[in-house]
This record gives sequence, C-alpha cells and structure tokens, in this order.
Amino acid sequence: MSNLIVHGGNPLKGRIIPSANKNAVLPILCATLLSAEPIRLRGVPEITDVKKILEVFRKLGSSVQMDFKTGILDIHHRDTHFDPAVDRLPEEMRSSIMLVPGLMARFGAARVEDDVKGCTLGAREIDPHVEVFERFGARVERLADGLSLHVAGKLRANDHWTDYASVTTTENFVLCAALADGSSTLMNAASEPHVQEFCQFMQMLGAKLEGLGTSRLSIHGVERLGGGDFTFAEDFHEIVTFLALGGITGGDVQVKNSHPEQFPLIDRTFAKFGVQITHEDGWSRASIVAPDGRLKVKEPFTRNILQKVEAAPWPYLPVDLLPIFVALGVKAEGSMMFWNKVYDGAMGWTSELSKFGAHAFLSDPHRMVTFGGKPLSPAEVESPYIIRVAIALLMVAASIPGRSVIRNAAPIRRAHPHFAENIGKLGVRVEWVEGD
Ligand SMILES: CC(=O)N[C@H]1[C@@H](OP(=O)(O)OP(=O)(O)OC[C@H]2O[C@@H](n3ccc(=O)[nH]c3=O)[C@H](O)[C@@H]2O)O[C@H](CO)[C@@H](O)[C@@H]1O
Ligand SMILES: C=C(OP(=O)(O)O)C(=O)O
Repeated sequence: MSNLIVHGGNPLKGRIIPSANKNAVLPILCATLLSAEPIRLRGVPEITDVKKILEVFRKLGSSVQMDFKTGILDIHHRDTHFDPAVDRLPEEMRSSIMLVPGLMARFGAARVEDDVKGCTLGAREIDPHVEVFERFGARVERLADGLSLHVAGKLRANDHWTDYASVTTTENFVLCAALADGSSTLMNAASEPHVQEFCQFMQMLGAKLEGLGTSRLSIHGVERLGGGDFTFAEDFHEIVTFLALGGITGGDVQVKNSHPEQFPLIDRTFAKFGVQITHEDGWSRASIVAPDGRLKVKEPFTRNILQKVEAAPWPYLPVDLLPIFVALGVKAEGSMMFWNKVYDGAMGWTSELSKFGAHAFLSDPHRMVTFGGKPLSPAEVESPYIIRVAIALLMVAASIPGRSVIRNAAPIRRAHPHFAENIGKLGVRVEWVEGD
C-alpha cells in the first residue's frame, strides 16, 4: 500500500504549471488505435493509467516512443495485431472500455475485462456502452471474466439518445461513428472540457464531427483517419486542486490556466467558501476574502436554507471536483451541503474526515453536510480507491500543523504526475512511503 506522509501547517506559495487532464489523455490514447498513421502527442503526463495503456499498445505490436521528460509520445499503430483469445485490456481503469471501438474497427473483435470500473464511486454500469456497441452492429457475449465483442465488416452508423450524459459512453459513440458506414447522431451527449478536447483530437485525425461542446453530436463516417501532432491543454482538476490547496493553507498559489472561460461556475463555488479566484495573463490565483484570513461559508440570501454545492454532468460543477470542495467545507466556518447528483457511493468517507476532528454528516448516498471551522488535529486516515478523495484528505492534512498519514493514497498517481514533488515545491513537505 502506498501512503503519503504530510507535514502540514505551512501555507502553499508559488507558481505551478499543471499537467494534462487524465480524462482527456486516456480517450485520446485509445483513439490513436483508429489510425494507422504516425501520431505525436505533447504534454503526456507520467501517470499510471497512461503507462498501462502504452504497455498494452507495445504488447499489441504498435510502435510506442514515450519520453516522460519532454512529455512527447510518438505512436504508430502500423504493425498492430490483436488476438481476443490471448490479449487482455488494462484493469481497474474506466478508460479501458474505450479501446473497444479501435479493436472492433481494425480487427472485427474486442474484449472487455470485468474490472473496468475505475474509482469506487458506486454503481458504474457498462450497459450504456454495450448498447452503443450493439447499435453499431457488434455481437456482444458475456464470458466468465468479461465481455467478448465481434463485428462483421464496417460498423453500422446509427442515431442514438442515451439515458444520461455519460462521458465515456459519448466518447465511445464518437470513436465508433468516426469510421462507420454513414452518418450518426448522439443526443444527450456529454460536453465536459475533456470530452471537447477529445473531439478536437478526433477532428485533427480527420473525423467529420459537428456539435462539439453541445448535447447533440453528429459524426459522418470516413474511410480512414490520418495522423497529426496534438498538444494537451492544462487539466482543470489539477488547476482547481492547486488553487484549493492555496486557499485551505492560507497561502498564495498561482496556476497556469489557458481556459479561464471554463471557470465561472468553479469561481462561484470557491466564493461560497470565502475564496476569491482571479484570472490574469494566463494565470489563476486564489486569495482569501476575509480580512482575518479565515475561510467562511457565504450565507445564502434566503433565510433558513443550507448553502450548497451541486455537482452533475457539465455544465454543472464536475463531480470529480466535489471532494476538493468538501475539504474546503471542513475548514470554512459555517455549514455547507454537497450534492453529488451522479454517483451513489462517492460520499462515504465522512468517518475518515472525523479522524481529523472534522464534523461531516452523510445525509444519504448523494448528500453530505459539513459543519466547518472546528478545531482539527493531525491524524492517520485511509483513502478509499477514489483519486480525488485521496487528494481531499491530503488537503485537510496540509492545513493542520503536524504530521498526518494518508493511507492508500496511490490512486493520486492515476491522474496527477509528480504530485508530492509539486506540493513540496510550493512549501509543504509530502513524502511517499510504502507500508501495509
Ligand atoms: C475516464 C473518465 O473520463 N472518467 C470520468 C467519467 O467516467 P464515466 O464515463 O464512467 O462516467 P459516466 O458519465 O458514465 O457516469 C458514471 C455513472 O454515474 C451514473 N450517472 C451519471 C450521470 C447521470 O446523469 N446519471 C447517472 O446515473 C451512472 O451510474 C454512470 O455509470 O465521467 C465521470 C463523471 O463526470 C467522472 O467521474 C470520471 O472521472
Ligand atoms: C473517477 C475518476 O477516474 P476513473 O473514471 O478513471 O475511475 C477520476 O478521474 O476522478
């Protein structure tokens, strides 16, 4: 088990350049499989999920040259082969399922391991994916340890309207439609910044795609996709994380941010905790509003209601940011309700927060209330297998003078490269230790 030792109590100060967004990098890596031309990707982060997918590509015979020092990946799926009887896709990561369209389009067959669930956030069904694959003409069979998929000839273009705006289902639909035998339309498409970045990459490869960033995507299938050179944008999750770390420790952190237009709702959410975000000359900065330097929940104008943060599919506040704001809620004086409208199992870590002396109450599977501003002390806590919860626990620890331990913090490595080193550069000592 990988644990993090946090020596908290120092304000974080300085400038930081965030990495790319894991949830843009992974679908884009999967998308490269649709093309037999050379592709260069810039800004590829050194994270475990990326390494797992690159390892699979190497095993399948693709040319993969990854230099994590420069972040440049040269990838060429020219001599790629796939045998569903032998080859396996990476487990414990949701993104594996996005390798299916590339495998089906090139080899007429694919498989999915049972454990493609990713973070343990509650029910993470694969039914919407199976439905998409079937609509494109795939025959899907259940195996003892996963799913087997076969398709004869080209994928069949179709129109589809999903139950809800699912990020990876939308990406899988686009991946299937790009080389299908006609025009396809998806209604209720997801439109998160990482979905938009993925669609831009598909357009660079030559996919004919309209409606980018909206809930209606139209894709006109083409004969083949080309190659190209693509640079990743900064990860909004990481930008928010560093800004929140600055806020919770009473520091002064500036984070490079080329897309402040994505931030109005995020900024308003910070403001509910007494943190003001400003964007200037490509940098975002967090500062505490109260003259005494303390975080305070902004009272709602309407009397007798709880101030609240609601997370749902974009353009709502993204659910993956909710734990970061829960950490601010523990610290800020006042009460705040957090409402996760997506997952039914993402909030069950209040008992870990209470080990710091925090008061957080789980109202139901989707809602938590923090009664913040209580005295906190260092603690040894254990993170569930949820990337952003490990980060939230680390944030609370960083705000408390003394030594805390975050057990099972390895999920952070799935999304944030050199995280401990980066925080160290900003003034808080954080060390990885292997323990049990
Ligand atoms: C690799 C990747 O990109 N992972 C992200 C992706 O996962 P992923 O694409 O798996 O998430 P989905 O958007 O499909 O939603 C996950 C689950 O939430 C439930 N659900 C979701 C929306 C809704 O309106 N109703 C509903 O019930 C479903 O059980 C679904 O299985 O999007 C999630 C939601 O932003 C993020 O947490 C994940 O980090
Ligand atoms: C939940 C996440 O990832 P995944 O869907 O890959 O588990 C995440 O990025 O926060």
